[in-house]
Amino acid sequence: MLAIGLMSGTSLDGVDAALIETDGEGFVRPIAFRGEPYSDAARQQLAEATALALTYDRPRPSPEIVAATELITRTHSFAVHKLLKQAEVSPDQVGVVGFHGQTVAHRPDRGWTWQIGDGDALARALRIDVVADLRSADVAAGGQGAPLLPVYHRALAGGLEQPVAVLNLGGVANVTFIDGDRLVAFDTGPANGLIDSWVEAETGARYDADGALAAAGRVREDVLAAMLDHPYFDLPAPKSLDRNDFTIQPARGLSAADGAATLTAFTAASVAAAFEHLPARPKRLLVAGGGRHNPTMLRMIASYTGLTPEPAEALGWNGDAVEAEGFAYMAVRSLKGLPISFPGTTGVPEPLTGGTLFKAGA
Ligand SMILES: Nc1ncnc2c1ncn2[C@@H]1O[C@H](COP(=O)(O)OP(=O)(O)OP(=O)(O)O)[C@@H](O)[C@H]1O
Ligand SMILES: CC(=O)N[C@H]1[C@@H]2OC[C@@H](O2)[C@@H](O)[C@@H]1O[C@H](C)C(=O)O
Repeated sequence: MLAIGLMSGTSLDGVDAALIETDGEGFVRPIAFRGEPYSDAARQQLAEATALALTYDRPRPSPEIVAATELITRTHSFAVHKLLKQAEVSPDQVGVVGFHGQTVAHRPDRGWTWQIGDGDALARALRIDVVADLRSADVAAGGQGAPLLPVYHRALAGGLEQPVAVLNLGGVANVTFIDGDRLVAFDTGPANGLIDSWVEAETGARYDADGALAAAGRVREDVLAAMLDHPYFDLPAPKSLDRNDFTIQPARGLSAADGAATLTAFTAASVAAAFEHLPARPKRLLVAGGGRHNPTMLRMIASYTGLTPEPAEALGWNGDAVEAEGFAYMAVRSLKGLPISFPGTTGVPEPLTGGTLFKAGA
């Protein structure tokens, strides 16, 4: 079946849209991908909605959240139109859209995780069935609701010599350990989220392009040690994070370059700490997500883990597309009633399917 996956990640950089052909099991063929960046105004609006949502004790449709939800639905609809045009595919050829939405707050400890986006409106606008709300069933069953990508990582990495690890370096980082059918996965800590916030505050740039600022700085070991002295890193898996569980506060007062270096080292050291919680040392470490474009981050990950991070492209994958492809794959699994989360990935008691189906209608 042809399926589209849509992801708007914690970096708030834009909508990723991927078209794949898949059976939701062992067969996956990526066909097309595009990233549709948000305007500065849209990014600002989403950042404000996210900050507001974090203050709520449970999801509720305040006017700001309703407006942000409309923005998400509209931008995702636009991204699908562009993707279909690029791929020269018509909507009636596509079986399903997997719509992640935008996480505005992630509170599995309180029994909820919140991704905004209107699946029903998107299905009607696109005239394609949509599977949305992919995390809630897992949280309702006692899971973390994240990470969900491991099931797709397993499909991609199935043929490789095992065990193998896949590291996703987005706003937050998550790792998947694959050894045959065995999956162990969790969020390792921040990836680019803190660095982006730091660089924006210090220089006005959106991110540390190619890790140049971090490369020019010195890692402040005292600050790094203080940041690593956090109970999250000792917790056994499963575990997951909200983008705002860590802040740049400990780096305040450092020069722009030293702060960038120290926060980049924090990402790398927290990835290394995560490896302590894996069942075995993986033979390969494959890296997807925006952080793989940052050579300083990759160099530090190599130094802290002793493994050589290989960009997803080493296997012919598109490392920018893996997340969106993964949600297309999960949507197909959802239609088939197949599990998308597992005891080893989210801590859910039994393998569980997820997502809510919104029919395109007549
Ligand atoms: N050339 C580059 N140099 C350094 N960093 C980069 C580069 N390109 C992208 N990035 C980083 O990657 C980030 C985006 O990564 P990605 O799109 O994987 O995150 P996301 O999907 O929003 O997050 P998450 O996976 O947590 O949901 C940017 O915010 C930036 O920090
Ligand atoms: C709640 C939420 O949206 N979490 C994201 C976030 O971004 C990375 C990490 O934290 C991961 O747990 C998850 O996304 C990926 C796509 C996942 O579910 O696998």
